[in-house]
This record gives sequence, structure tokens and C-alpha cells, in this order.
Amino acid sequence: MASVLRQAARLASSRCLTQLSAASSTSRLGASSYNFSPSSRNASTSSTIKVQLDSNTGVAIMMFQNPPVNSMSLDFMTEFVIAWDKLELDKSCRGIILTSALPNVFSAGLDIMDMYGTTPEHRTAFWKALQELWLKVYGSGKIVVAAINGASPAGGCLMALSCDYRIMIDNPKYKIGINETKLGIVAPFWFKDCLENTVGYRMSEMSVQYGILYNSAEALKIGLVDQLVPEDKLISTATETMIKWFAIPDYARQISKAMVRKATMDKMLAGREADITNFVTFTNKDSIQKSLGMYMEMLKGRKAK
Ligand SMILES: CCCC/C=C\CC(=O)SCCNC(=O)CCNC(=O)[C@H](O)C(C)(C)COP(=O)(O)OP(=O)(O)OC[C@H]1O[C@@H](n2cnc3c(N)ncnc32)[C@H](O)[C@@H]1OP(=O)(O)O
Repeated sequence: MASVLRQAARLASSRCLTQLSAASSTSRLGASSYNFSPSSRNASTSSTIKVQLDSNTGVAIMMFQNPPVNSMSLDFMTEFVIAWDKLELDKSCRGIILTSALPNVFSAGLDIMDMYGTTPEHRTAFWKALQELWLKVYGSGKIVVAAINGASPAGGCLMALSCDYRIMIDNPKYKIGINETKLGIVAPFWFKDCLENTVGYRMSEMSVQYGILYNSAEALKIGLVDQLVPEDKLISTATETMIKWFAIPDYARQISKAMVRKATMDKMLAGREADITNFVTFTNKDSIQKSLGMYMEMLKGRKAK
């Protein structure tokens, strides 16, 4: 319990005192056109991460803008963490909405080109950056809502699973899931833990083995996402949701969040070094490199057709 309280105290240090104006935020923050309110300011310093922070409401919208598919490259994840740290320290921010600035894709997951044909040193830095990103988002004291506006496979799904609430566009063409086995690779234990914490043991057992990508309705049915909305209501619904969460006193919510997530975080932290070694050793294998190469060819070939 003492360590939960310590963790909560750390999380609580990031909370802000902003008073909310629910009415103004929901009417002003405009859906897919990102029609930001006058009190919203651009808080971006990066080319691939766009941040708009509304200091009246305390809601920040963090948009991924890494064309063509928001793949999570080393550079992207480094920029993500820098932008994230800035928001964590900003007392006027109480909650963060994660979404994509690109059409049709939330995130295509890890950048395969960072794993394929790269040096062990590069892959070590790459995996450390992913661990860092996950620890920040999953362990955040802020309220984090995923506004999933397109495909969200593998690492993209992990990003969504790390949030407190997931809202997805109601469109069967958008798929989400932990599909690593389909690429001939294995998702690490903490991806599986996040999935299991969300959809339960049996569903994750099926899901990680088959590498299932669920369409939006299926994702809602198994609890992988919490809500489906039409495309033009995505950001307004995410903002309204955030405002409902703001009604809960931060300190109590943060202690509760830390308590629920502690075991998963501790397990990852304890296995962190071994997890890096596993990843680098695994991706050193010729057979794995071959699988990644074939998958990239398949993606490119699909496009050519
Ligand atoms: C031991 C390892 C553990 C690893 C744990 C996690 C691993 C991962 O996250 S692996 C990544 C898994 N991701 C996927 O399987 C998604 C693959 N991509 C797609 O299915 C589609 O691209 C997507 C549905 C996201 C979007 O479809 P489209 O809009 O039709 O785009 P294209 O398919 O034409 O792609 C455009 C362009 O992007 C390249 N691409 C796509 N995904 C990735 C990726 N993850 N990494 C790197 N590059 C990617 C694709 O090849 C195209 O490139 P060009 O042909 O050069 O334009």
C-alpha cells in the first residue's frame, strides 16, 4: 500500500488546478475539423506530434502526424515522449486526448523499418524508446482518452490500450488488435498484459495467438474499445468524456489508477532489461528478419495491386 501511495503521490504532482467550463469546451472543440476554441493554444515543438492545449478546459489534444501511417519510429517515439513530458509538467492540463491528424489511420504500430536490417544498437534504442513511451502513458496521472480515428494494429493498439478510455469511429473498415503473430513476430508480455487487463484472459489468449484484428463493432463487443461514434462526433465525444472524468477528484482517481495499474507496471519495470535483450536477440534471428522483410514486401505489393 505504501508503494501505491508513493506512486500516487508522484502521479498527483502532475495534477492541475484548472476549473472546468464544460459548456464552453464541448461546444467549441470541433470534431474532425479540429475547430479549436480561442482559449486553445498550439503547444507543439515537434514536426510529428501536434499538441493543442485549451487552458480553459484543461484538455490537451495530442495528434500524431507522421505520414504516411503514423508508424512508431525511434524519432516519432522520441518526439512523443518530449511532448508528453511537457504536458505532464503543465499544470493547466488535466487530460490528454490521443488521436491522429492523418485520415484512416490512428497508428500502424511500430515502424517495421526500424526493426528490419538495423543494427542491434539501433534496435536497443528503439525498444527503450517504446518502453519509455508506454511507461509514461500507462503510468500517467492525467486522464488519457484515445480517439481512434482509423486503423490501430499492434503498437497502435498498445497505445490505445494504455489510455483510460477508448472511443473509436464506428466504421467496419477500421481494425484494431494485437496482430503480431501474423507478421511472424511475438508481442512482448506487457502488450499481452495490457490486452488481458482490458478484454480478459480467454479473449486475449485467442487474440494474441491468432493475431486478430477486430473491426470497430467487434472491438466494442469484446471491450477492446469503450464506445463507437460517427466520425464527426469523435473529438467532441472525447472532450465530453474527459469532462465527465474531471468531476472525480484528481487525487482519489490517481491513487485508484495507480493501485489498479501497479502490478502491470511493476512487472514491466522488473523485466525491463531482459525485455530489451529479448527483443534485440529475437530480431537478430535470420528467420525473424526474413518474416519482417516478407511482411514489408506484402504491404508494398498490396499497394501496387
Ligand atoms: C519482437 C517484436 C515485437 C513487436 C511488437 C509490436 C510490433 C508492431 O507494432 S509491428 C507493426 C504492425 N503493424 C501492422 O501490421 C500494420 C501494417 N500496415 C497496414 O496494415 C496498413 O499500412 C494500414 C492499415 C495501417 C494503412 O493502410 P493504407 O492506408 O492502405 O497504407 P499502406 O498499406 O499503403 O501503407 C503506406 C506506406 O506505409 C508503409 N507502412 C505501413 N505500415 C508500416 C509499418 N508498421 N512500419 C513501416 N512502414 C509501414 C507501407 O509499406 C507503405 O509504404 P510505401 O509503399 O513506401 O508507401
